[in-house]
Amino acid sequence: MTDQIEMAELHGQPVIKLQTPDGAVALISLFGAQVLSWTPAGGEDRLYLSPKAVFDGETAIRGGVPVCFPQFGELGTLPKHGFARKQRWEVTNTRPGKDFTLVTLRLVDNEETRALWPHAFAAEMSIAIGAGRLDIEFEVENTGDTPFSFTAALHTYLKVKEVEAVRIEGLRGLEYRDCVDGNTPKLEMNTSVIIEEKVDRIYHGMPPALLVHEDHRTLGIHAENCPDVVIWNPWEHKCANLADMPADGFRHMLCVEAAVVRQPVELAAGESWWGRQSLVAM
Ligand SMILES: O=P(O)(O)OC[C@H]1O[C@H](O)[C@H](O)[C@@H](O)[C@@H]1O
Repeated sequence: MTDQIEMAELHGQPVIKLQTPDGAVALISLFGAQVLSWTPAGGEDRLYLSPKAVFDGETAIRGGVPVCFPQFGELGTLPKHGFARKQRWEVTNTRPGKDFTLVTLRLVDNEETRALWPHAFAAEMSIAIGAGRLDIEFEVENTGDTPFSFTAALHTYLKVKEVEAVRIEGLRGLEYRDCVDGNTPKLEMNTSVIIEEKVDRIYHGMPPALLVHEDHRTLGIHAENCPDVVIWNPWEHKCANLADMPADGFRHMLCVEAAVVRQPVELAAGESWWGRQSLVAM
């Protein structure tokens, strides 16, 4: 490990801390290969981590960037959002650069994953920070001799000052499935999407960039190979029913998730797939 990359603990769980020479910092939990915190150089943390998140090495951690794999949500027979967010990943590579710092974590099938999903795979999560950006690349390889398919998401919890003051730009013209309205297909007509009630939508055809505006700052979100984008805020009632969220937590978070959901990824033996989400502080 170096000055830019060190092992640490957060609430008793092992995390890896990345820093860049100009002062950007990220914390990544080995449990779930989950980015828990990302502070661009000279800025504030841009990821929401619930103050009531559970750190017991078994429960999914509420906040940061959980990975949903090999199933998004309840769109299949596996536990919700699959198992990758509840597995311990191994650090396989670290790279400190002049203006970036990178770590790669790896998860391969094991007895527990095979009991749920009978496939041989190797997954890699590469997380890099630069002065004002966070890049997360998720790669999956079929290491077995039969094909499999999966859905996935980088379930990013953005930290916002007040969710009702947020405007999301870039979704206009996209079809979406409205999960709070019986999965009805709809068309986004708004140039700026605002959040003032429970929202759970899967938009299809992720544009090259989304902008999340707040009064005092903007975040750019760029995804590659992730054709869907999920927007989620539980709002007051659902939030009150989430044991690992404070009652007003929904006001300070917004999930914008780079996803591959409508059309599952099909991988033949030996094939691999990757998807990436980049956040750029503006
Ligand atoms: O509570 P979790 O299992 O982490 O899921 C949290 C949320 O994830 C996604 O955004 C889904 O679209 C929501 O329907 C779900 O409630």
